[in-house]
Amino acid sequence: MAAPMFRCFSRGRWFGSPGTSGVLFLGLREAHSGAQGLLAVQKARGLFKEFFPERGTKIELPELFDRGTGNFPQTIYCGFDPTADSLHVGHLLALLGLFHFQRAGHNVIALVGGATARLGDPSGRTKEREALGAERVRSNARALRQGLEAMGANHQQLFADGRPWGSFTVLDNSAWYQKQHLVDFLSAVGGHFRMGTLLSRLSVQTRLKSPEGMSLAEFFYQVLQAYDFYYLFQHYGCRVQLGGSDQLGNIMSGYEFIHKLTGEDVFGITVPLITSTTGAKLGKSAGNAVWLNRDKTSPFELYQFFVRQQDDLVERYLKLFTFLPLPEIDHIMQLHEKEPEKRGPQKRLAAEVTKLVHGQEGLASAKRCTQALYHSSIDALEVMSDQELKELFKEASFSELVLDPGTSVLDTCRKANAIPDGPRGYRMITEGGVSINHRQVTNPESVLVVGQHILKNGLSLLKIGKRNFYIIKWLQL
Ligand SMILES: Nc1ncnc2c1ncn2[C@@H]1O[C@H](COP(=O)(O)OP(=O)(O)OP(=O)(O)O)[C@@H](O)[C@H]1O
Ligand SMILES: N[C@@H](Cc1ccc(O)cc1)C(=O)O
Repeated sequence: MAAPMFRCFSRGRWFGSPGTSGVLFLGLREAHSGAQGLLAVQKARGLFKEFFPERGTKIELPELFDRGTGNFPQTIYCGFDPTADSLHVGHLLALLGLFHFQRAGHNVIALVGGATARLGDPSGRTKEREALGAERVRSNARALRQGLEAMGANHQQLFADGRPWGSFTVLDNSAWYQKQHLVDFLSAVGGHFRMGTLLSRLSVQTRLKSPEGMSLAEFFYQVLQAYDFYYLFQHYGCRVQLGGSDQLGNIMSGYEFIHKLTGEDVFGITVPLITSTTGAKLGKSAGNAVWLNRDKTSPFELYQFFVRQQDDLVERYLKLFTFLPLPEIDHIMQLHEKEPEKRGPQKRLAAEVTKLVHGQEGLASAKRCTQALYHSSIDALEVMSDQELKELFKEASFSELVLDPGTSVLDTCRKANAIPDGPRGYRMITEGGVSINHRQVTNPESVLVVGQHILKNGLSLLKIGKRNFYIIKWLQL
């Protein structure tokens, strides 16, 4: 096997790096002068971070995606382990990477790791993952598959404008491991891996040095991921694996395995890791995941997550998380400089992502909830579905109350536990701190009126101060 070159290129300089080897850091355009198109564009957007290996023995990475070279179309894959019952915003970036290839006419595969999730990837982790039972992994895998297929369909239906794109396929690696006999697998595959190389991976080194060490199952993980790449290469002609930058070691194992067995060139591309404001990787392990499954994070919450992004991040996120062309993003940012209070880029970012993840109806729902909660829209509140109301209730506290004759504003606030007992609570109303259905109520003794304080759908929205919302559902109206 010809060894890949183990150097890093950045802004025209080479860096040798002992732990990671042979990685080309976004210097692709310079390194392959004249390389244009998809990789250069995604490099400019900041979506593609590292490329591995720097050079193939027979073919160079940029040539793979060139319509003129006879290599067209390619197949590219990215794996997602079902260690939870939903994808999260961090995964979205890798998925967007796949979608960009699909838009350029290539075929893409989103691989659910129904088998790999049972072992748990040690990459980027200081502790072993909690072991998941077979049934839990199966049901998580079903949920992930549904989420991926729904996003693939939204992408095709809402963003394609009738353009012919490559295919989007969802597979599960349990399909090929289910049929594998352990001894056959070890004897056929195990002999091609060298212990020294496997042990040298950063993920392995980190875990071996940790107090609890590393289990054989975790250690074996990279072999399965390498075999997946080989399987997809053999059966689907897949030459490129995409993943977060924590996946580089596993991708290298795949490269080495395939190259050794077939002499063919395959490649890895990584996307940057999305972090929270504290610098922690956004995801389930850090406990800060923003989920893509509606039951866990509603379209409204997802929308608000992006609306809340700070000015210094929003341009980067527009480039990473949307398909908007760069000149359009520049234009949006220019308008923003003139009217920053409108939060135009944040709203556009939120709308584009919500549409991709939850479809047109999810976006409409996110906007309705935003209108109802933050923009005093009674019309929006009155037409909300039960599901939307439940999603809103996650943001606001919810009470079901019986409407006794003569129920006053004060009674309502007290029963909903929205104001303190005694004169302080009373004063909060008289001093103008309370509104019902977005209208200020200053008389604590006023009796509730249906149609004004109580909406057609039997709801009242109580607001205390600027941000504390209480939703009341009146029973026996
Ligand atoms: N915050 C993130 N930013 C960019 N890519 C991410 C992020 N989180 C996960 N990914 C990528 O998504 C793919 C699937 O990851 P996986 O399902 O294993 O999640 P994970 O890395 O285990 O997340 P977690 O650490 O939250 O458990 C990988 O390529 C991974 O690198
Ligand atoms: N190891 C990846 C998921 C994955 C699973 C199987 C693969 O073949 C590829 C990627 C992760 O944990 O993020």
